[in-house]
Amino acid sequence: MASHFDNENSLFDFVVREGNGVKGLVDSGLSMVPDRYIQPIQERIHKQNTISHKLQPIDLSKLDGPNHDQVVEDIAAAAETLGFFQVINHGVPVELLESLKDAAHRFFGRSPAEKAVYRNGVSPNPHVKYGTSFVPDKEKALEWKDYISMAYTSDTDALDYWPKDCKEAALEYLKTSSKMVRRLMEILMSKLGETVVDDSRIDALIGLKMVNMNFYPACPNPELTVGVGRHSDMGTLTVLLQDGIGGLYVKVEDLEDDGKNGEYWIEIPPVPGALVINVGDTLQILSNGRYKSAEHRVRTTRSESRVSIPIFTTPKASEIIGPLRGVVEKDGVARYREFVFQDYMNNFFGNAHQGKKSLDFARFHQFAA
Ligand SMILES: O=C(O)CCC(=O)C(=O)O
Ligand SMILES: [Fe+2]
Repeated sequence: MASHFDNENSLFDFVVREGNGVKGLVDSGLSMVPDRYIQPIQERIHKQNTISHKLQPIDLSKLDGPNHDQVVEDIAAAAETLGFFQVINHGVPVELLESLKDAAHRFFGRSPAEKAVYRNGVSPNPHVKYGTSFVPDKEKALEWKDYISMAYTSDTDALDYWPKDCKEAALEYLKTSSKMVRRLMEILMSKLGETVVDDSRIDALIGLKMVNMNFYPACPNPELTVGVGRHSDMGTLTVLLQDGIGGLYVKVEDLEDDGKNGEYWIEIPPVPGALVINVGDTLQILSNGRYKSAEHRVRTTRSESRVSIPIFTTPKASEIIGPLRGVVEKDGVARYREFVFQDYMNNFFGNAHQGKKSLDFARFHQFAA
C-alpha cells in the first residue's frame, strides 16, 4: 500500500484532482494497489472465462480486386456478430503506427506537471483533455488508466493546442484513417439495403473524430484491477491501434447461456501492422440492432506498460439519431427511439462504465434484453 496517502481522499486528490494519474501513483513507489483500485469479483478478468481465438484480419486492399464481394460480406458478418474485427492494408502507413506508440510513451513519460496542464477545466483548449480512469467521481473502483483525448476541430487548432509530443502523429493518423472509416461506413450502410443514406448523411454520422491515447502502467496486482471496465463505445465506428502487450477482450454475446459461469470473452490479439475496428452504440441504433456494439474491456499487466490509441468517430452533436427509416420498415418495428446525439453523449459521460447499459438511453422498454 502506498503509505504516504493517509486516506482515500488524499489518494483521489493526488491521482485525479492534481493530475498525477496512475502513472504518478506507480512512480511514487507501490507494492500493492490501493483499495480504491480493487474491482469487485464480478468485474475482475478471470482467465477461465476467456477464449483465445484466431480471427483472420480482413485485408482491405482486396476491396479493389476480384474478391470485393467476399470482403464486403466478411465486414458485414463481423459487424453483425462480434462487432469487432481487425484490418490490414488499411491505408494508414505502418511506420506511422510505430511513431504513434512512441509518441504516446513520450507524452506519458513527461512529468506530472507537464501533463496536468491539460486537465479538464484548466486545459488551454476544451477539445484537449488529460485525465485518468473514466468518470472518477462516479466510480467505486477506479480504472488503471491515464489518457489524453484530442477532439478534431481544425488542423490549425490541432497544431496549436494538441501536445507537442503527439500532435503530428495523431493528426496524420486521423487523416489517413478517415478514408477507411468512410469506406467501411458505406459498406455497412449499403448492406442494410439502405437507399436513404446519402453522402452528406454519412459525413454527418462520422462528423466528429477524437484521437485518444491510453496509457496503462504496469500494475502490481493485475488480477484485482481493470485497465478499462466493461463498456461499449458510444459512437459510430472506433479504430484502435494497440501495441504488442495484449489484454483487450470482447464479450461473446451468443455464448452467454451455456451454463459455465455465464459469460465468455475473446481476446483480440495484437497483430503487427493491423488496426482493430469496432462497432459503437450509434451504429447499433442506426441499424435497429443488426450491427452489434461490442462490449469490451482491458486487463492490466504486471510487467510492462501498455498503450492503445483509439479514434472515436461519432455523429455531430446536433445530429438526430435513431433507427434508419428503411430498416425499420423492413423490420416492422423500431427498437430504439430518436434523440439528439448531444444528449446521448451527456448520458454516456455522466455515468461510470456499466457494460452496454449506455444503450438503455435509446431503447424502447419492451426491448429490454
Ligand atoms: O485499450 C484498448 O485496447 C481499448 C480501449 C477502449 O476500449 C477505449 O478507450 O474505449
Ligand atoms: Fe472502448
